[in-house]
Amino acid sequence: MKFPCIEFERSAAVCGSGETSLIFNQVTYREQVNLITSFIDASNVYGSSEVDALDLRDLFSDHGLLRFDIVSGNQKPYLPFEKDSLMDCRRNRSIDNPIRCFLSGDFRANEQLGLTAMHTLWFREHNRIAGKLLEMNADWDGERIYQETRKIIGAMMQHITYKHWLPLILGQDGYNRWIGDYKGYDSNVNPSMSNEFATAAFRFGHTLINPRLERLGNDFKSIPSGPILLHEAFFAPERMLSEGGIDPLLRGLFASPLKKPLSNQLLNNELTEKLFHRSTDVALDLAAMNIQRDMGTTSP
Ligand code: HEM
Repeated sequence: MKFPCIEFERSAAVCGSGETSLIFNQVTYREQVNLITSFIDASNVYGSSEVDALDLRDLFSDHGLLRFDIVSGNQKPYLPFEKDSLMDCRRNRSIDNPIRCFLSGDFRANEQLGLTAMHTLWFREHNRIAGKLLEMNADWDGERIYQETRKIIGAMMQHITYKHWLPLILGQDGYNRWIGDYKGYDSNVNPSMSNEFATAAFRFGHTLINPRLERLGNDFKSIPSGPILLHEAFFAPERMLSEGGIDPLLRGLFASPLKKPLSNQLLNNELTEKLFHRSTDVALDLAAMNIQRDMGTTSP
């Protein structure tokens, strides 16, 4: 390649926004579309549209379950495989590596193995709770079990976010000051994400990412295949299937501290030098993308 470049596409504009043409009679600010729901409603498990939700369901058994294709050695299901999406791990598929990406409610589920493990855990939790509800309510049909389970899973995510995660991120004082106690549903609040939040503020998470994922056994010692460097874990569902499933990854996530954001290295080198190197001609740079994305929106 003569002039290698990092792949980057500007976020699509809301139709009619960002127009300077006289046809629209006025200059309008460019706005972007949010492709997923703005609510903490477990859309990462169920999708953000009816079509996606139906595609993820097991509609044959009528037991309110999510569907799967294969199970692990101890009979736990993995997410189903996608068939016709544009996900990046499709580019890694070959005769030597016939494994497709996993399908989940959010198309980023394969982005790195830690995230894939979390998606798998929530999907299994849906099927576990649906099984319990069926045991307790033999007269419920699949639709009722699915909807009730979905409510419970969404509530679990809200509980984790507000009771456990945000107080740690904001500090209890910060939490009390900026969020405070829940006072009931207010339909007048606009729940959509601001550009500032999506393109800058919430990306603070990128500064907390370790350059490698620990993978630990029952004894909390490293498994024989060891930790995996992040750049080997991007869009690599095959490594989850062949190297111990989700358990070692989840133990690694909860037993390892987050990276400390250092002033001389906010994002680790795996993210700035080797991002998605398996699926792009030129490895990406997350720091550069964050800046470019922010500039492409109307953030102040
Ligand atoms: C290894 C872990 C992670 C990787 C590889 C990763 C990678 C990425 C990439 C490639 C993008 C899209 C960049 C763009 O085109 O603008 C992105 C967006 C984003 N990331 Fe991460 N990320 C990771 C973890 C996190 C964490 C832990 C957080 C927050 C706690 C986070 C928050 C965000 C947000 C808010 C966006 C913008 C989403 C949107 O509006 O579409 N990421 N990330």
